[in-house]
Amino acid sequence: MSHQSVESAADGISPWLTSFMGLSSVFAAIGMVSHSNLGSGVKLFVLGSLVETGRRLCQWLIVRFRIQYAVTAHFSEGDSAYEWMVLLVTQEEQTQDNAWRRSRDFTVTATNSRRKWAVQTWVDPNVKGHAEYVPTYEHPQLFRWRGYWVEIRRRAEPGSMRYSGSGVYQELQAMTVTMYTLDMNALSGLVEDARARYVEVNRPNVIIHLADASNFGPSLIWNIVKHKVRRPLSSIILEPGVVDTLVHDAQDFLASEDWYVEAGIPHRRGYLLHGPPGTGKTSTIYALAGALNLEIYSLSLASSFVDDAFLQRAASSIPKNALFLIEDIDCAFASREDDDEGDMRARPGNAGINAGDAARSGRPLVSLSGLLNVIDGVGSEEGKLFFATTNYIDRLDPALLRPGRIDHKVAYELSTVRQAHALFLRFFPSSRFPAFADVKDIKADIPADAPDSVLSSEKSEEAERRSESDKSKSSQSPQEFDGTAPTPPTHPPASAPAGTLSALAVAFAAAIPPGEFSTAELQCYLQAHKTAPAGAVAGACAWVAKMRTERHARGTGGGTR
Ligand SMILES: Nc1ncnc2c1ncn2[C@@H]1O[C@H](COP(=O)(O)OP(=O)(O)OP(=O)(O)O)[C@@H](O)[C@H]1O
Repeated sequence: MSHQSVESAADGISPWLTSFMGLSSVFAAIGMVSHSNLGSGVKLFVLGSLVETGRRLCQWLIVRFRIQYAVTAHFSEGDSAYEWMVLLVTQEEQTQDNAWRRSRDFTVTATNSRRKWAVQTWVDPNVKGHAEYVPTYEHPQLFRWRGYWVEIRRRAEPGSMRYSGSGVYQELQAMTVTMYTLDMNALSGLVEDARARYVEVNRPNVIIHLADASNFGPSLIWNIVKHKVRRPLSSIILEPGVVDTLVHDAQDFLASEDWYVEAGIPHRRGYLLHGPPGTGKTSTIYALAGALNLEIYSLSLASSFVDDAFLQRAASSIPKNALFLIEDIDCAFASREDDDEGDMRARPGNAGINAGDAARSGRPLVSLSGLLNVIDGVGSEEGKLFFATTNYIDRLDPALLRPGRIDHKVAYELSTVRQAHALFLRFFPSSRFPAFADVKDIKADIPADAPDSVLSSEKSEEAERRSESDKSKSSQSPQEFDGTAPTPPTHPPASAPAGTLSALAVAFAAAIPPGEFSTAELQCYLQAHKTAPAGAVAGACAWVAKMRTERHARGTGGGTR
């Protein structure tokens, strides 16, 4: 509960009591003035005074009662605990007949997240809603939770605003939860229950927090929350062992906090995934976070609002056991050529650059020392997995890459024969294409640890020859490209029945020159043929030729770099 303070408190009186106070005073005053009969006026005055005294007594008693018998906690929008509580309240209000359903005043917005402070049962339950109905009033609401009375109140957080798109800023919300109990543990029970529900509801998702500087407020760095459907690790197609090694390493790190403490080693671990665009770096991180139940806090150093101070604040507000991701970490710094031109910004020890100059030149505002400080300096937080991605590892300063900062590097490559083969089978599973299924699906699932020879033995001589010639073409520079297309696969491999998915997968892999296209590019091609596996194979060579011609025209080499 980082942003909510807990206190025994009496924060105000019930609204009806306030109204009543006003009325009783007015009532007494009118009596004094308007009645010519002084005796009646005195009586009314005495009556009014009694009412007022009674009101104050009630107020005092409520205050005393709250101090004695209530525990109050405050939650601020922008903090994860606020999200947990929103979900709990929403679920409770759906199961209990409480006052939220009686609200007649809502802010209605198109559904843009899975989080709802909404009254779904208030609308016709048979109608699938596409909007969120957020009660606008701020009166306290009561509900029962495990036998405790819990009062919830929402209010706008003064002085903090959130950018909600289309040029609109909204005041941030804060929530006050009061539990009528003497038991302090009840509050932590409530918060833990809220968290458990949040984890459960989001089990099919990976939660990604994005930093945003268009918000301003004390806790407003990671205010944009996205939910992505969790991706199985098995859907990441890399060379055998790469994903497993990464997962085991991260699991081991998370499970050995005590060991780190005893050994006097800071409990943090840094990973760098590097390689051409579209080879699966980000996908691996998302799948890994899903498998390990970690929330991702993702930041791009290229964002115009990210400077050393912002980076420091952002890193220090990430909770423990989360995954801190910096994408395209090379974007933080000027290239070496820029350095040569006199930019000393990216050198260790440089505390930063002139922010105004940098902003004017449209260049990033983060210094290397600022970044190093966040990764392993005094500003670094422990208990976190730090991930960085880059397309250009050679542009990174060696200081950034040293162990302790980056402990584990994974190189991503343009698609190999094996990856093209596996991708094809992922796109065309025999369950969806029974007409193409093998009698016995022997080769549809080549074991991950099988040597490449298993796959290559499946290739026809023709495919083998073509693959070799394509390989040599792929190493040509774009200028050397002669414009010829690879030869299309003419017959299926000997050991797989012709026309089966196994045979088609091998033929497809043979048609794709290894090390020339990213998995993303192959994925894009296969998507266009997602209902026609044989068509995908038949068109593969023409596609390769087209891509080469396009690259030649653009003057770029392999991949999408
Ligand atoms: N190795 C892979 N396995 C499975 N899917 C992949 C792989 N590589 C790329 N893809 C697919 O390609 C798309 C882009 O992948 P991703 O964003 O992970 O690449 P990246 O290496 O992070 O690229 P960039 O460097 O541009 O950020 C995703 O839809 C992903 O599903």
